[in-house]
Amino acid sequence: MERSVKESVLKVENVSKIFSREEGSFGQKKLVENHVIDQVTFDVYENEFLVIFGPGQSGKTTLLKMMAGLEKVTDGIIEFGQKKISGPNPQLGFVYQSIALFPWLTVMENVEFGPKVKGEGKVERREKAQHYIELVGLGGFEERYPAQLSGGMKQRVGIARAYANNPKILLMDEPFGALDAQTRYMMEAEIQKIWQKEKRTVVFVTNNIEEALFLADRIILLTNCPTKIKSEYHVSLPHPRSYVDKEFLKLRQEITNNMDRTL
Ligand SMILES: Nc1ncnc2c1ncn2[C@@H]1O[C@H](COP(=O)(O)OP(=O)(O)OP(=O)(O)O)[C@@H](O)[C@H]1O
Repeated sequence: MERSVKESVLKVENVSKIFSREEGSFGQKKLVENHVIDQVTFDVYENEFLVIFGPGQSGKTTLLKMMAGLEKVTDGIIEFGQKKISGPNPQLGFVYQSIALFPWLTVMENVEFGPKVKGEGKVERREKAQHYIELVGLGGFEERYPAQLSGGMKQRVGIARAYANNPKILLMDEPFGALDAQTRYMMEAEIQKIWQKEKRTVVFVTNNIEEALFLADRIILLTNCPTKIKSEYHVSLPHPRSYVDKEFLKLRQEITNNMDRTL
């Protein structure tokens, strides 16, 4: 039988992060350090749905931002395509919790913004934007403005916009964290469907265990700060998953028991 070898697309090697700031008044200044990430090492594999899960304030966003080149590492190295990440890279698409859509642009214009900046022709970028607008279920809403959309719809536009930039990896920072519970469930199902239809490498940060288990191929569980990797879980439950499936609940319990508590 042929063995499938997983291809690593991004490497995090011995990465640490310390935030430092000066405190005190003139003459009595001292350096205060906050050691957030402590020698974390892992690979991200092509087309996997990797979830980074951990307690609140465990440095998940900081880790994701370093992977996107939006935050500098203090120590260690992050490599993408065998090159050290030293700044933002259009191949690494970042999706924020509060999607910052351009309020003066329509859904279509928001989604085609990236390709337009890259210099793609009008016909080509419109076709591409239309494809992703339909992929996220917003066909018919192309001419709406962000103010005319619900929270869930705005997130869909954000996802379509990230896809339209054609990144190699989508880095999602709690993209559904600001949504109400019902919309959040719907968006979790939706992002899975989108990912099944158009596979991309996704790194998804959450502090919601149900969300992590619903979505992930693999979960990296972080400890409290200074953060290390506590465990790694391969989740092979078939999709679409059920939050009340016996195996789902068993794994949920196992991970919860293994998780550090926050105050
Ligand atoms: N720019 C910054 N300057 C100083 N400290 C920071 C900065 N960004 C984050 N931190 C600190 O790093 C720690 C981890 O924050 P981070 O937002 O990465 O955690 P998180 O796990 O994503 O949190 P949450 O689950 O609550 O969203 C916190 O103590 C935070 O105060």
